[in-house]
Amino acid sequence: MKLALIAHDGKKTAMVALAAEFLPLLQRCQLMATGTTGGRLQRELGLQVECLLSGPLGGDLQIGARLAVGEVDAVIFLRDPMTPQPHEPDINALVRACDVHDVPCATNVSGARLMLRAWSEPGAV
Ligand SMILES: O=C(CO)COP(=O)(O)O
Repeated sequence: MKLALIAHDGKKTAMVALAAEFLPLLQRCQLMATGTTGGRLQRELGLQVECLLSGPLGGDLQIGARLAVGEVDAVIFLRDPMTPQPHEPDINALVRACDVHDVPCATNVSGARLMLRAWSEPGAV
């Protein structure tokens, strides 16, 4: 399972907590993340994560490009709906790419939990 993990600053602690909750599953996945999110997951949970560029510097677009060629199976993107982002067009492009290519994309913790629980079933990943 190739999983992309992305969180805006206001959601990074929630992302780390979510990843801790599903640690055994995530340890079996091939993980990629935008730079700062990935750094926290590596440092705080010891996960192996391929860190791409930070979101505002093009990380969302890198994940979108990989997704478009079949290199991403699912995305967890914890967006902060209360804070304007300078790279809003990149964020929209990534979510659009998920819809274009029918790649599952959870944009909040509850949706992400449903996704990760389904993949925690024996034989799912
Ligand atoms: O801005 C982001 C996603 O749009 C996240 O990027 P970072 O993980 O580098 O903070």
